[in-house]
Amino acid sequence: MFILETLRLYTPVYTGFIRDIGKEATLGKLTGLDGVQCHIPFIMIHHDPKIWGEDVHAFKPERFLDGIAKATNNNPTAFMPFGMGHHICAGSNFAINEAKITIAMILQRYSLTLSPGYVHAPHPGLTLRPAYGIQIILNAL
Ligand code: HEM
Repeated sequence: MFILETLRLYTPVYTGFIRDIGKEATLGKLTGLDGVQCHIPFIMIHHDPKIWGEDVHAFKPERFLDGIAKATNNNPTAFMPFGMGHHICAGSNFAINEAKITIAMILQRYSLTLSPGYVHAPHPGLTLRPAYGIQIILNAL
């Protein structure tokens, strides 16, 4: 839940992806023509209150308590930190498992406190990242 909420609120590939529309296609009220490119901005979808609720900008891991369908108001494809379709990230399971193992190893050894000097400043570089890093004080358990 913690990792999913982090991927939602601070979507690393915030720009999303661009897909060529190969032939005329209709999606709801939208019609895409052959040759047109379609941009799917992940971070805007991940920050849409119509999908996530009015608390969309809050970090609430518990919104994933009953799964992605419930968290997205029955729009599970609205959660796409790893993309969607044929080119969905090949390393998504690896990345999530790596994060789980790393966090578990750290928490077995240390308690964490955010440094008073930390400034919250997500920065849209190639991927979304903290502009000034994340200063954390580690206390050995
Ligand atoms: C938090 C970590 C990661 C995020 C957020 C992420 C996100 C993404 C996204 C958004 C795409 C584009 C998907 C699309 O076009 O539909 C992608 C593609 C890809 N990712 Fe990742 N990725 C992550 C980690 C990794 C890791 C660890 C690997 C390999 C070990 C990996 C390998 C790939 C590959 C090979 C593709 C291209 C898939 C294709 O075009 O068929 N990714 N990733």
